Amino acid sequence: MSPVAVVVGPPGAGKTTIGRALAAALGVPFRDVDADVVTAAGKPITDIFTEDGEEAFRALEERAVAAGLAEHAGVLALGGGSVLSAATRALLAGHTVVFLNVGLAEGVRRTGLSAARPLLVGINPRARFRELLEQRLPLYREVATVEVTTDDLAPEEVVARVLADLDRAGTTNEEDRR
Ligand SMILES: Nc1ncnc2c1ncn2[C@@H]1O[C@H](COP(=O)(O)OP(=O)(O)O)[C@@H](O)[C@H]1O
Ligand SMILES: O=C(O)C1=C[C@@H](OP(=O)(O)O)[C@@H](O)[C@H](O)C1
Ligand SMILES: [Mg+2]
Repeated sequence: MSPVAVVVGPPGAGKTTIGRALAAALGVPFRDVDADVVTAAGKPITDIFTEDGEEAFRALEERAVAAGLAEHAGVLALGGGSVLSAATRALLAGHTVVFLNVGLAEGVRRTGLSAARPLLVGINPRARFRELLEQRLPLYREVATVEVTTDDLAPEEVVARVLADLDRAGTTNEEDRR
């Protein structure tokens, strides 16, 4: 069993929002690695970062991604930093991976009001977001089979674009949906 589609991209790209809507459109279940990590740790992501550190979070995340890839037959949304793991990137080979992209200004705008992303809480979230994009863009592109830039699109337009691109790539036929 393997996901119909795996969704990657920076924070605020819409992995959770679009992933859930994409799953609904395809009639398959949705699963979010961040939620799996919270369940495994028994506490929110912010508490994992502050009490146990980022390294501990990344270890839980790596395990949750591997489990999701092995067990989940629907749409699987990863956390924004999942692709930092070389082991995870290797596991993604051969999967249908949708890279939802978002630029600096819109990414900061979408994540700005939330304190739920510990990496972006601090004196200069914009500089942090820029660094994060610079470091990760090549990694998202390394694993992606489809890329959609979401800055100027409403969520339903992003879903439509992803579905069209997946159809073009021949990856959402009936057999895959079963
Ligand atoms: N295409 C979009 N247009 C406008 N807002 C969006 C879009 N996609 C997501 N959002 C909003 O941005 C925020 C972050 O979305 P989320 O799905 O949590 O992103 P991610 O899981 O990639 O971090 C949410 O408030 C969501 O409603
Ligand atoms: O970019 C990151 O390193 C992170 C992104 C978050 O997920 P979203 O990308 O869904 O916000 C979450 O996994 C954690 O706060 C770390
Ligand atoms: Mg998310």
